Amino acid sequence: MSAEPQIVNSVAVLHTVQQVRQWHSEQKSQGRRIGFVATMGALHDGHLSLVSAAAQRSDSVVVSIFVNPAQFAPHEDLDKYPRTLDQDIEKLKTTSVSPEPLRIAVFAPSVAEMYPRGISTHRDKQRGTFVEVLGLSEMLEGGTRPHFFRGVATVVSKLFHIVMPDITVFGQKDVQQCCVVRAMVTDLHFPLTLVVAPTVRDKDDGLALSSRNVYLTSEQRARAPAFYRGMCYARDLYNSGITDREALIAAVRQEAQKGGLDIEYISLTSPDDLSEIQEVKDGGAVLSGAWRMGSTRLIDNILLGFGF
Ligand SMILES: Nc1ncnc2c1ncn2[C@@H]1O[C@H](COP(=O)(O)OP(=O)(O)OP(=O)(O)O)[C@@H](O)[C@H]1O
Ligand SMILES: CC(C)(CO)[C@@H](O)C(=O)[O-]
Ligand code: BAL
Repeated sequence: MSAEPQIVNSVAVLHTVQQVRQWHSEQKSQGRRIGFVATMGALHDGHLSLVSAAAQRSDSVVVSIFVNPAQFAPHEDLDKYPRTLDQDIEKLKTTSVSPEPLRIAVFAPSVAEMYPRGISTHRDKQRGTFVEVLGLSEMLEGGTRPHFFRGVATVVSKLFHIVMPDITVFGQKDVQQCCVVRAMVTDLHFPLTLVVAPTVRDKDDGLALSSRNVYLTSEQRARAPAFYRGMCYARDLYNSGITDREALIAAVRQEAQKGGLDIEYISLTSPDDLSEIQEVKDGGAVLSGAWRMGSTRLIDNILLGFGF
């Protein structure tokens, strides 16, 4: 018989903006620094690594769990996106993410709490205040998901206003999202430090952990790591002195095709403005891509010659 998991962290579960404000002033009255991790739930070890990175830099950590309608198009998976709040809370209570037990507040608001005037996934029906980061949102992920970064920037700016963190941690797995949020923090003068944490991967085959991996059949799951394998070959080429776009992208494409992946894009971009580049120069590059497996769409990236 297996033992009950031990409670290691104290977790407060908050649902309203008012409750977060109250919690925030209690933490601040104790002189505590607040860390923040934004998620859509269905927590996995990638999310927990962000909580751990936040814990290293703060005294109390807010984890938001909110499946944000504004970043989904009407044809996307808003309705079927995994929602596992009870298990997520349990995971946060029982997983040791820092040397000391951690003080965590889960912020799990309703859609009405976050969007008091309502929110439609149809852009022409949307009313109210939205945030757009022009110049970084239209390409790559934004090419396929034109609504996406407007939805992300809008909800993340709401969350920053509500949580008022000192530091926040985002995952490199969503690298364009990191660039968009970084620009928004600068442009809107959010008084916080943004940290980008590395991608956590399956320890056996390197597939990036992602909440959407649960959609994969076992046959798809077995083929999915081919994209990362291709990126590792590209990294080997880069480390041996090859900096040419075509060669690096071809390495990824070849391996991904061997795995039978339906590639949507493979891209080599400048880390500064995400513009496509022909060669990796001193500033380094982001090698990224997206592929489909049935109705599931996955993304991944590696950094060449630079770090966040
Ligand atoms: N494997 C991972 N390693 C590190 N951070 C991750 C990983 N997966 C997601 N994150 C980060 O966790 C935060 C919340 O992401 P989200 O809840 O969308 O999870 P996800 O697994 O990326 O889900 P999805 O399948 O919807 O893309 C983001 O900052 C994201 O970059
Ligand atoms: C940052 C985020 C939680 C905003 O909804 C989402 O885009 C995600 O999970 O990466
Ligand atoms: N991690 C990105 C969230 C999304 O695809 O909606």
